[in-house]
Amino acid sequence: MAIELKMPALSPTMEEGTLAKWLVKEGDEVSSGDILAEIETDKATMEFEAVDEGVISKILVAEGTDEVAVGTVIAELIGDDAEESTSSVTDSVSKVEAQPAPEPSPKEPQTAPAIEISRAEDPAIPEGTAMISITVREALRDAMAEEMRADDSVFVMGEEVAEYQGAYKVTQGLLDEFGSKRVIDTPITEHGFAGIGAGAAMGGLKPIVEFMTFNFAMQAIDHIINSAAKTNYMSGGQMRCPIVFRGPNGAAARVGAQHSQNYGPWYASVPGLIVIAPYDAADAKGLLKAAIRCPDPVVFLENELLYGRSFELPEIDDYVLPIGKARIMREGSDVTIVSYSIGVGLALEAADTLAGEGIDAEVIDLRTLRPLDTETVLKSLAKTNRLVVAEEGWPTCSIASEIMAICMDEGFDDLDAPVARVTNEDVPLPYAANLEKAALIDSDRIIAAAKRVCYR
Ligand SMILES: Cc1ncc(C[n+]2csc(CCOP(=O)(O)OP(=O)(O)O)c2C)c(N)n1
Repeated sequence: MAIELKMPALSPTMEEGTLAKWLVKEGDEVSSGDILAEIETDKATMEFEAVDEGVISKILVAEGTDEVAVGTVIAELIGDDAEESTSSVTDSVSKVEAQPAPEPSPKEPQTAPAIEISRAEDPAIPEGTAMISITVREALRDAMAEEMRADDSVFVMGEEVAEYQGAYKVTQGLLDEFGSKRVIDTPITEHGFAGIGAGAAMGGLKPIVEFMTFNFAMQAIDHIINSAAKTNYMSGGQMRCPIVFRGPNGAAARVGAQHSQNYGPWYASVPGLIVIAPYDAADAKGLLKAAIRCPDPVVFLENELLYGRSFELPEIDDYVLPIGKARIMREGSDVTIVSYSIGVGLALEAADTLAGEGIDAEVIDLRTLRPLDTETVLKSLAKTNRLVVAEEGWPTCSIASEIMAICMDEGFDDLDAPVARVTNEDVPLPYAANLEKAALIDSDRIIAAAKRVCYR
């Protein structure tokens, strides 16, 4: 089986290097530990060692080539089991890697081969494009179906995703169209199927793992944090783990403390993960498609209360959005309200009421929680000089706290008032309806915070 040799990351900050010299040629037999090439970075020249034994079958990047991005396939080695030739798994790996070299994200700490984040703008919507009304549930299903049609290495698994078509009916129609090999009902074993997913992704497939809710993903946390998130880093860019973990997150209605938690801040604190939490149907579709194509693990946080809501979606073939880009939902000049997921609806509601009282609020939907688009937030702060973060989650160590820290660090001179956090109460969510209401954020609290930072 052909083994791809990739440009290694020879230091934590290395993003590209020069392939200075090949010390082997096509046809050479190599053993583990043999020096294959010399790689130069701006800091040093280092030796690139063979990990496997076999015969160098192809040299794909000539010596003397500059600016070879970490992760680029530079040669191929036929291992001991050469007679098996290239398996379909390897084919899928090449498909995944055959993308253009990543633009390193200026926002991510450069501690490993850079996660591929597009800093591109949203796709332009040509004039005259029809808008269709679609629920978030349908948008998510369409995103999966389109990606499954386009790439047969994409498959979905989880509890009740096939026969029952999803506990929240997000996988409707997928079993009929793609069959039981690609739409797989699992037992109630989050640890088991998240592990199978992570392994499949490392082997070149592109699993979508649905958690019935992210509350149950706690059973699978080891595979998400210790396996999926670390693969790219611990292999020095030699292996990736293109998996999507998706499902509802946050409070629903009257489902109690164990089923009502926002894990956004938990996952967003983990290097190696990409964390997306869309609000409307267009973002759900465009970002899920991007997540499925992403070569690194994505935690995709949906919201049960949004599944049935309808939004406008531009009728564009292959609607894919950039990961890592916040969206200005409403322009304003007096105060910025930053939110994500279900909080965006509350922030927009608050902005409408504030407008009636002469306060012009700008509303930003973060969309991606890691990496955070701090640029969009800071630009808005520089314009309004006042900022509120609204988050349906606990206050302690929240995304709101992170945004506050960023505003202090990088936007201090633009602040005319302390940043305000509007979050749930710092308690496990009560079950009683009156207490549940008292513990969750609402637009009234956002309005009060916006007035406070405007000294009104
Ligand atoms: C770790 C975990 N995963 C998923 C769920 C969601 N869940 C609640 S009940 C249920 C089905 C249980 O089926 P079974 O064990 O056959 O018991 P039954 O309700 O049929 O008696 C599922 C998947 C959960 N509560 N906990």
